[in-house]
Amino acid sequence: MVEFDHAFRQRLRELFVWRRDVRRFRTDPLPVDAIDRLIETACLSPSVGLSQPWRFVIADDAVRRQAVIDDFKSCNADALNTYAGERAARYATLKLSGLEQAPGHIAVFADKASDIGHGLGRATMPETTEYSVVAAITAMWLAARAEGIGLGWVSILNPTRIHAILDVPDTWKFIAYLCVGYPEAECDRPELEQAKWEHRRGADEFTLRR
Ligand SMILES: Cc1cc2c(cc1C)N(C[C@H](O)[C@H](O)[C@H](O)COP(=O)(O)O)c1[nH]c(=O)[nH]c(=O)c1N2
Repeated sequence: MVEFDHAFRQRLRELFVWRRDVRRFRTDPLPVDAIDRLIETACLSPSVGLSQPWRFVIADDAVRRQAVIDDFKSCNADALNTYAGERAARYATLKLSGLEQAPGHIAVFADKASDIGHGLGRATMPETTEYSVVAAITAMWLAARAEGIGLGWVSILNPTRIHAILDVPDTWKFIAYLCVGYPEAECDRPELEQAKWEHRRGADEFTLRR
């Protein structure tokens, strides 16, 4: 039986504490096999009915990447317009993607039409397909950090546009666009906390007992 000792659990806890959403990347390339390795680890994640609905699109093409960057700029400008006053001023200072610097771009989709898993667990809750994909992204996030690689989730994008830019099947639902690369710096606090946008709250705020 595989056992994990106290020292391992402490290190694992540190991995959780030091995992960050990274927006500031160094531009030096990742090892050639890094992205494949992260995807391989992500595929060990739990999924409803063992459906493995995650679909990864490694975006290397410069034209497609630029189109994603342009979409981000447009969506981010729209997002800024939804705020007013001091909140808008603060939003304008935030760096909310590392798309232009990150050496790796991975779009992640959920295949809503796949037969894998034979529908188990999805009948009453079809959204468990998307939940499974998010579980895989979380695993990838932690696995990346364990090898010193940063990952940044970008959702300030138009899913329909991303679909067209990457030319993927209609049955795939866009879940996430991930920037991957070496972070400029490490930190144990979220960047949005450092920027005074929001602060991390403790578990007691989110836990009910019945
Ligand atoms: C579903 C989803 C979507 C997004 C994010 C996360 C998740 C889970 N996050 C990252 C988010 O801001 C970050 O996780 C929190 O601020 C907490 O920081 P740490 O991840 O702990 O560093 C994020 N960050 C960002 O700069 N631009 C974005 O578009 C998004 N979108």
